[in-house]
Amino acid sequence: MAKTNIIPDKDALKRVGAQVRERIGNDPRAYKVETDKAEIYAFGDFLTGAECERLCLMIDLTAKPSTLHEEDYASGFRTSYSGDLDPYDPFVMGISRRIDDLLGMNPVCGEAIQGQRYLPGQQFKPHNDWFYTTEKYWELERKRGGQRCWTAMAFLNKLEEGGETHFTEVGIKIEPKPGVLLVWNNAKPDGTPNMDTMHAGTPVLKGSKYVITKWYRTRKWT
Ligand SMILES: O=C(O)CCC(=O)C(=O)O
Ligand SMILES: [Fe+2]
Repeated sequence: MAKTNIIPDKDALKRVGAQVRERIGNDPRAYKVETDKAEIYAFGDFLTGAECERLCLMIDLTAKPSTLHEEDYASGFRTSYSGDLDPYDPFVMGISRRIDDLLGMNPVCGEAIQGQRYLPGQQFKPHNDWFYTTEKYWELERKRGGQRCWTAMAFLNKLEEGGETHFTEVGIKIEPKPGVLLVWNNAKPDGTPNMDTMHAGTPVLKGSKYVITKWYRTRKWT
């Protein structure tokens, strides 16, 4: 019997991809990045200046050296400071719900919002947000909601130089502008992982960079 290549959560990724695409596609506030390699959208003024400031303060209180499944902080792969914002804080809950609503995502699939701060020289090297299902950590993540489908990330401040979000395969660098929310589908319309969503937080050269990220799973996140 022929061995088929099984992509975990493929059907769910396809379904959620279509669902969110339809919702955002009908949203006049969405700006679609012009490329046929990946589905990337930007929403200007998603957060107010006051909300951005408040989130930056919260990040300063929670951020610790960032960790990754595959690499530790010392590897230099992700040198920012980061931390989950309190998911029961009413202000954070409100922001979280607004992102769910914008995407039309089931709130139970959303991970806790993560805050992140980069100081000069800090960066997040090119990576994909979805999980490599051949890695050991997948055993755990598979049971914690499965594969990541959409990512939502908001810029919270203006920095003097550097710190763009660089989609290396698409060939676009997005300059941080406070209040802008970036949204992208980590999968292709057929539900397979989209390698072309590879992205980096380029090194901050001057100033500091604050962002929040919310990753969505295909199933209930636990
Ligand atoms: O800071 C950035 O521009 C990218 C952040 C990122 O890739 C992530 O949070 O997954
Ligand atoms: Fe990322």
